[in-house]
Amino acid sequence: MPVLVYTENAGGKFKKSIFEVVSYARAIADAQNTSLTAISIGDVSADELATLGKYGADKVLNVSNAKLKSFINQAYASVVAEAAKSEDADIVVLSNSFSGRGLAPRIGVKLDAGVADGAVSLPELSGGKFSIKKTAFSGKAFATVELTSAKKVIALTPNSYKVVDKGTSAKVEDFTVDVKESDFKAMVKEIVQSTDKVSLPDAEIVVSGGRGLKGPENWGMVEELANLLGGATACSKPVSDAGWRPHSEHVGQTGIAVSPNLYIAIGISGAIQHLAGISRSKVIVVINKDPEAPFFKVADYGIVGDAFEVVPKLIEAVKAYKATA
Ligand SMILES: Cc1cc2nc3c(=O)[nH]c(=O)nc-3n(C[C@H](O)[C@H](O)[C@H](O)COP(=O)(O)OP(=O)(O)OC[C@H]3O[C@@H](n4cnc5c(N)ncnc54)[C@H](O)[C@@H]3O)c2cc1C
Repeated sequence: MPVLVYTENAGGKFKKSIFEVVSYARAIADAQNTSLTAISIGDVSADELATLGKYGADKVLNVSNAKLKSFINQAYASVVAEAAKSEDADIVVLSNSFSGRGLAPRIGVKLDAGVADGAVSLPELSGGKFSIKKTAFSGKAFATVELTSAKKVIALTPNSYKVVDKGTSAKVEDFTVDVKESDFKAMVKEIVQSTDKVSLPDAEIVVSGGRGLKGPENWGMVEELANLLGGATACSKPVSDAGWRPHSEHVGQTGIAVSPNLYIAIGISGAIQHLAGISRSKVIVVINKDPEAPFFKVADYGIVGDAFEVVPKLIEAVKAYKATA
């Protein structure tokens, strides 16, 4: 019984988080001594589909259907569940991305499966038990859950598992499913892209500002640093509440949870509600003029200083580094 991994695409391309999830699903398949089938929905080129083989997929099911051009939770969940049934897969793996968070419970219902969303480690298999570590309480804690059902759905938190290039290849097959009208209770009519900047949930580098920046007129240096590093900008809740920045940039318990390789917090105190959204960051750099700021307790690197002096110097240093690199 193969493991099935759902591989979402963005504009026909797979992101790094998908290569992570395929690598992770491969490791699960190896532990179960079975094969790995990937499923892709939408317009993705044969070359792009074939890249999934590099990370361990043995086979890729390609679903290309005009009705599935836009992401619809119910319809996509039905397709993935049908693929799981047709492949006789007991374990379905997907990314705990924005769409993955909507899909995992729906697939769970369709397969009568236990769901571990926000998984951060490989399952532990001992004494016939299948346990998995996952985030809990909006990212403020970790929980270990045991999936006792025969079928299992696992949604992997981005940046929790490394990409493993196996150098292998996959065969690509078309997979046709009869999509039911009842799965289209809500239809996407139009998508207007509000920005062409790096999307925050997917960003590998995030430069974030808090109330310490005093006002929206001071965000130029935050944006400049983010652009130089190829990252996204973010902010604390009071900043977006005050209208200094859009709500789409608000990170934390009531905002977006990010999991970048590098999170730079400028003039943010580090309240627990903010930390809930950034705890999956690999490296945290904090710039704050108050040495007692709680954020320093979770920082990998801390700079005690005035953001208006430190950030311009950081920008110059990055520019100088890039000029020589
Ligand atoms: C139910 C609930 C949910 C919440 N959800 C969220 C959430 O999702 N996300 C979130 O962010 N907050 C959330 N909050 C709010 C949270 O509790 C904090 O109030 C908020 O995170 C503080 O934002 P801040 O750090 O930008 O501002 P402040 O707490 O005002 O901190 C500003 C920091 O900037 C530093 N500073 C000032 N001037 C400078 C300077 N020149 N250079 C360097 N540093 C400077 C100060 O030392 C201070 O540490 C929530 C609160 C509640 C009650």
